[in-house]
Amino acid sequence: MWCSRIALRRLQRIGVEVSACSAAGFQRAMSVLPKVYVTRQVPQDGLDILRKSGQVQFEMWDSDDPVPRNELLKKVKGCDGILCVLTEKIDAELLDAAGPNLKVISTMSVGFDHLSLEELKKRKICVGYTPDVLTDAVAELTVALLLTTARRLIEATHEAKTGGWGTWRTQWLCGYELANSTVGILGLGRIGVAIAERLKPFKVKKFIYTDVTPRPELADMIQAEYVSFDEVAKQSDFLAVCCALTPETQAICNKNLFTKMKKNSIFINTSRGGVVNQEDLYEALSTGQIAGAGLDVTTPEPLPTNHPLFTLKNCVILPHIASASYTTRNAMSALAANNLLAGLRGEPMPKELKL
Ligand SMILES: O=C(O)[C@H](O)CO
Repeated sequence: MWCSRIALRRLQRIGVEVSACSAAGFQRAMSVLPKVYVTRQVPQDGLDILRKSGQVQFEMWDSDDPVPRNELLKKVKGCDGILCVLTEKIDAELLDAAGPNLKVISTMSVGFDHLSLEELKKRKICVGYTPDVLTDAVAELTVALLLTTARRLIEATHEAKTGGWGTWRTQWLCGYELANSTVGILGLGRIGVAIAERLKPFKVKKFIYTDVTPRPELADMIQAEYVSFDEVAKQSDFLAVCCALTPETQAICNKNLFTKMKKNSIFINTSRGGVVNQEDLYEALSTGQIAGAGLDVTTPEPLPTNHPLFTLKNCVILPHIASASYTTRNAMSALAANNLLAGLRGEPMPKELKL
């Protein structure tokens, strides 16, 4: 349990009777502060904000590994707020375990597919999330993954290290270049725009995108043309998936998409593994329907090391690290803390998810 003298001063300011010298008084004072459970050891900036606020008493699962579900269900009991990460399923079972005091869920993620939005809405629980602060980091990683996959960098370093590098050869380890290419974006949002902005200097010829409806204000920023789902599949040399995982986008990248894609195309996914049918992707990669895939996200996570996708040279798999820069993770932690505190004060959150 983290307590603080700042909390004490704040209580005294708001008129709660406490004696600064008495431990019992301090304990009594703390017990009137909203109770928060933090489900993971989150980066320092967020913790500092919670501590210095003096606005909450919080307990944290002090580990970089997920809290076991049983422990989580016990710890949330009676909480007013929960600060979680994307590995915690926030569903009816958890909300029931927390009980009627729960007012705020603040997730340290832009993705919200781990939250049962309907349940949260029904119970009038506010939800905070962390868009924008991770856009640069995710876009950078997406570009890195795209180049790594298209120019076969993992295969190349392996060959260099293991004696496969016999001599310079004219066709050996050839890949695909961005110059004069068409880049497709599946689900145009802030991250898709940021990826396109970074790819433009590589002399991409054309950006196209598909979404439920055209998004002209975003598309204008990167001169992207709105096309149908089928056209984005047919025309793209590089297809970057940037949509949120929702019931509508579940497994949307399947046989239907891969069979329409060009044989020399590269598929990149830094959104959520659930948008891809992995059996169909394996089929497309192993039969040469598409040239390669770069995945930062899979189903499940971690992907078991004996998964067939790991056997393919033309599939680059990263362990969900798109937002993993020190700056971004701290910014996400700080925003999650500020969302939580604002929600508990009954004020608009800096980044509230509209339910
Ligand atoms: O949803 C998110 O925030 C990202 O997937 C984390 O990198």
